[in-house]
Amino acid sequence: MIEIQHLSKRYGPKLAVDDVTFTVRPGIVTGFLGPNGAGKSTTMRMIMGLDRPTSGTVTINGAPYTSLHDPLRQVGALLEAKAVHTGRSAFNHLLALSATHGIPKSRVDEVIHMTGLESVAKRRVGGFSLGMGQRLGIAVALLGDPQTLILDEPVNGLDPEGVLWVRQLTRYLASQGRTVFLSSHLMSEMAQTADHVVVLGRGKVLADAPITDILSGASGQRVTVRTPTPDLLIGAIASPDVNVQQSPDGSLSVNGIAAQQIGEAAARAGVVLHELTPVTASLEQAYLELTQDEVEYHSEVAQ
Ligand SMILES: Nc1ncnc2c1ncn2[C@@H]1O[C@H](COP(=O)(O)OP(=O)(O)OP(=O)(O)O)[C@@H](O)[C@H]1O
Repeated sequence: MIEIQHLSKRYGPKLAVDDVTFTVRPGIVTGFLGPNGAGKSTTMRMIMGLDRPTSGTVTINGAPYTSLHDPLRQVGALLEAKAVHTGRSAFNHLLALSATHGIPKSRVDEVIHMTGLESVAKRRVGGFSLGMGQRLGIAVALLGDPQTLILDEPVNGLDPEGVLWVRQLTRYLASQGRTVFLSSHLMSEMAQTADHVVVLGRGKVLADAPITDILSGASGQRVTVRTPTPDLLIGAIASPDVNVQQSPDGSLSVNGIAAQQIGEAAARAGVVLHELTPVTASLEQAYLELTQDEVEYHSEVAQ
């Protein structure tokens, strides 16, 4: 369990993390989402005791990282791709880490196997691709068989097979009751991985909810309706809370009333319906709605 309370971090005039409070629970995958510059990495570095908070507290299983006994066995983290830039082989890098932390050599073989690095384990880490570097970073995070995993943009640089592998691995680790916290700036990546998401924008928590709640909260309630007599239907459902827009293809997009009530109103008015579909926002859309005012750098849109 990671508990973050009123956490802030200021870099000169820049408030990178602004009074952030949330809890990362065990047994589920928690996604940490936000546009570039939102403050995700800064928050993760503070969790790992690598940056000192300006104010607030962070604990892992009840204690700050720096006072954890045997931290590698309690928390595994991947914080920066290719942080390891060495002439050592992946195997020797893992072996050196295990030796200094009292971890048996057999665990090195295990994590090499888990991360699919067998064929390159004897190669110099300095020559690794971004994807191989990510796999090695994840191998390091897993080395101590930790209860808590913190992965900053773990699928960065991975091919589709690698992305799927991270998804399966993180879900498996969570199913074992571990605390799994991973960041991304892409909602689509989280859609099939995370159970719960914390969304950050300009250092502030914009949402902290199960992924299904984020979806249903987006765009209000919208229903697509097709009928040969749109005017009759609009009359039947008219109310100050209901907004209806007609698309060029003739379908109606209705906000502010549930599909069931539309169907009932149509039946009462004798209106024939050809389609009645509640529209769920895509995760990407939900995420954009949440963060649209909070991105640090907007792209220029060509007119
Ligand atoms: N060491 C630092 N000194 C000054 N400003 C910093 C420092 N580290 C981060 N920042 C600033 O703090 C803000 C948050 O950065 P952070 O890297 O935590 O965001 P992020 O959500 O991880 O984004 P990204 O996905 O781009 O890494 C940014 O505006 C960044 O420029």
